[in-house]
Amino acid sequence: MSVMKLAIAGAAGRMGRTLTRIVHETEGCEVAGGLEPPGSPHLGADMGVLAGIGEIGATVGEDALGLVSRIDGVIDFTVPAATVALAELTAQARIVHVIGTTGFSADDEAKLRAAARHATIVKSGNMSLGVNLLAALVRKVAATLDEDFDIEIAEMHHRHKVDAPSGTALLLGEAAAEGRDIPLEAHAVRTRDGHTGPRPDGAIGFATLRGGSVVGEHSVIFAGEAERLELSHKAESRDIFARGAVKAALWARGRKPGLMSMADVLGLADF
Ligand SMILES: NC(=O)C1=CN([C@@H]2O[C@H](COP(=O)(O)OP(=O)(O)OC[C@H]3O[C@@H](n4cnc5c(N)ncnc54)[C@H](OP(=O)(O)O)[C@@H]3O)[C@@H](O)[C@H]2O)C=CC1
Ligand SMILES: O=C(O)C1=N[C@H](C(=O)O)C[C@H](O)C1
Repeated sequence: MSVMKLAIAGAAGRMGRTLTRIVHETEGCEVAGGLEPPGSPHLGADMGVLAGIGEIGATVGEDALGLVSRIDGVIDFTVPAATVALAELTAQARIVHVIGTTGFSADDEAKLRAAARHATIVKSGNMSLGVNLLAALVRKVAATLDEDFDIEIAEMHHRHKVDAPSGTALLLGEAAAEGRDIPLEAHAVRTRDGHTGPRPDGAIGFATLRGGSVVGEHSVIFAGEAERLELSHKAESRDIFARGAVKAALWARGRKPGLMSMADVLGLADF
């Protein structure tokens, strides 16, 4: 098969720069161009220079429509509004769209599901192998322990992160809720402040920490009477997310349109 031409949306961002380097060094794919919003100071820049690997001859642009017509797929770690707009274009072009962006509203999620009728979308709040394995373990533990064990999810990220709880925390919350066979929306306690009253039975709680340069840390705590089980993942580099996203793009190539997850890519859906 020919080399997969991949564009990177959010090419000048923390993940975008990491993705340029990982795509460039991965066999079977190449960096075909990048996207940043109109007015970005990075428009026209060589993506390799931004990524710290020297010139690669692929540049950052703002013309998403023109770009999708000449690529096989796009890897997108941007902001929800940009991802939803780009999904309309990847649907029109019927190409692969790997979505790492987090912080979507319910309305955004519905639009992405609609786009997935024509685009081949792989979307996950965390593209790393470790977190997706952790989610599978959380589902099993939540199914095994009854409601006497309270579930709390704690996360810490760098000071620049703009959404909370993190996409990963929500993914882990979904896994816990699936294990308990309950809807997460009805049981999630996303913030606590003031006189909250006692913890509701069956709640899945979230705690958010932000500071410094932390790449991403998550713990799922099962707290029972006189014993506590904690399952944790610590990301030490953004490379793990970028490698997962590239794996997803290569996996999705040639597949039918639909909305898939990293668990599908990694074969963990029935774990
Ligand atoms: N699923 C996963 O495994 C992971 C997900 N993430 C998620 O990825 C997203 C990005 O994270 P991070 O790289 O740290 O954030 P950054 O802010 O560093 O990067 C986002 C980039 O997207 C750009 N952007 C904004 N709007 C558009 C647009 N319309 N078109 C093209 N580019 C646009 C921004 O430009 P500007 O700054 O000029 O607005 C910025 O360069 C977040 O939602 C984060 O939670 C992060 C790591 C792993
Ligand atoms: O914004 C980040 O940095 C990260 N975002 C993702 C999330 O919201 O969970 C994944 C990772 O933890 C890093």
